[in-house]
Amino acid sequence: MALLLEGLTFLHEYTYSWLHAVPQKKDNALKVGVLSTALINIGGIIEPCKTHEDVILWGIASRDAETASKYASKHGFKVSYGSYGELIADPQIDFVYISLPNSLHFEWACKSLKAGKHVLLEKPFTSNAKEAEILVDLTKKENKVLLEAFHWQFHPAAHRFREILDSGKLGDILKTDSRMTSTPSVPAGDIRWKYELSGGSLMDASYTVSFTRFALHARTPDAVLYAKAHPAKNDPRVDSSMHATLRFKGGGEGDVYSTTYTDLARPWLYGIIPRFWEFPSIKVETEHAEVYFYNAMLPHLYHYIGITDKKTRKTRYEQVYKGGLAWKDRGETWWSTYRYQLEAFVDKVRGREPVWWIPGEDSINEMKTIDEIYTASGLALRPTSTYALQP
Ligand SMILES: NC(=O)C1=CN([C@@H]2O[C@H](COP(=O)(O)OP(=O)(O)OC[C@H]3O[C@@H](n4cnc5c(N)ncnc54)[C@H](OP(=O)(O)O)[C@@H]3O)[C@@H](O)[C@H]2O)C=CC1
Ligand SMILES: O=C1OC[C@@H](O)[C@H](O)[C@H]1O
Repeated sequence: MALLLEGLTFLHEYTYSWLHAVPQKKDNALKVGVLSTALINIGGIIEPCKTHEDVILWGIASRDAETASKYASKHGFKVSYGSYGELIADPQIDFVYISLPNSLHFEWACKSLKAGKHVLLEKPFTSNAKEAEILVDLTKKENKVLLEAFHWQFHPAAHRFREILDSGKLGDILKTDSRMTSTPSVPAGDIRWKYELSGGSLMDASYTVSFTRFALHARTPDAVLYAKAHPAKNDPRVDSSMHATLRFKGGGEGDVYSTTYTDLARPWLYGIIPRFWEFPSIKVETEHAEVYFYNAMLPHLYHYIGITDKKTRKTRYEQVYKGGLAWKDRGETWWSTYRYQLEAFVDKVRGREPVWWIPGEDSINEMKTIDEIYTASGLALRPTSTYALQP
């Protein structure tokens, strides 16, 4: 499902950036360099840049010079590089977008920061919490901007979802349940199936942990009560799926029980029907209502927030594509989560207060939660980069 959603996002963004491309960029627009020719680049950075007057697609780096050069011509980058090191050494580049496999996030974020670049880093932040802590420390030392690209949190629908929960009108939160599954399954050979690249369903669909922690304003769970990994066929260290139950401190007196389910190869219904309707979502049960945020991951394509009164069983629906508490009159209904994210990132780099932000401490807590689930499931943590162990 998630792959299909990504495809639709490319189409959505392509159409809207064609309609709304900025013909004239600012004179001193920020120059972005992209590390890798990953699939996510088009939706995650290339299209959003086209409609931002303060960002220029500058450099693309690949492990292979010819791949980089062809990619540059196809997508409109000014310069291409045959290695990631050459790109971060380019003094013209202001910030880098890192879309490398998870295991390389830490190393290349560190190197980029040390080279004086701001960093927009794909999720999950790092391979584990140890790397996350070192990276956040380094960011402070280098006095640069670093953001984990949890784009969904920048969309006005996410802000409205939390506003509804925070209003107090629905009572305390009792339970949450979030899921993200791939159906059809992630193809064999994909980076997500490889332990040495810090793959696994929980790492890839870490949105489930992010949705939960966001809804609860939570740092880390008090306990992981249950975690069951289904091992991948080709490597038992990789979780093809993961079910977990976490206990968090609630806003009121009681505890909140949260379940998460991630799956890279969700079995088809009756073995014949892919579960296309299973968009990454979160359900929250409060004292008086059930709140369902459907397609919390890519709400720009389609989403709803359903609020069902527990007594009457009546449901009202909300959809928000623009504005809201945080963005107010900024943004456009057609902006994707990635476009909202870029707006906030550029604000931060320019020294303006972004309307929404994910602080480094939050990314550390996200990784701590992931580590705790892996540990409870009996699987090893994703491997720490040898770069972290260097003096
Ligand atoms: N925010 C979002 O919505 C999404 C985020 N992501 C995240 O983005 C990252 C990239 O995912 P995705 O786009 O699927 O990645 P891809 O598999 O499409 O691309 C990864 C790129 O990394 C480079 N690379 C460097 N070393 C390796 C290696 N050992 N094996 C494979 N590739 C390598 C390659 O680029 P080259 O050959 O040019 O050097 C490759 O194209 C992940 O961290 C993922 O979690 C992914 C999808 C959506
Ligand atoms: O972050 C992501 O979002 C979209 C999915 O297709 C993908 O598996 C995941 O990496």
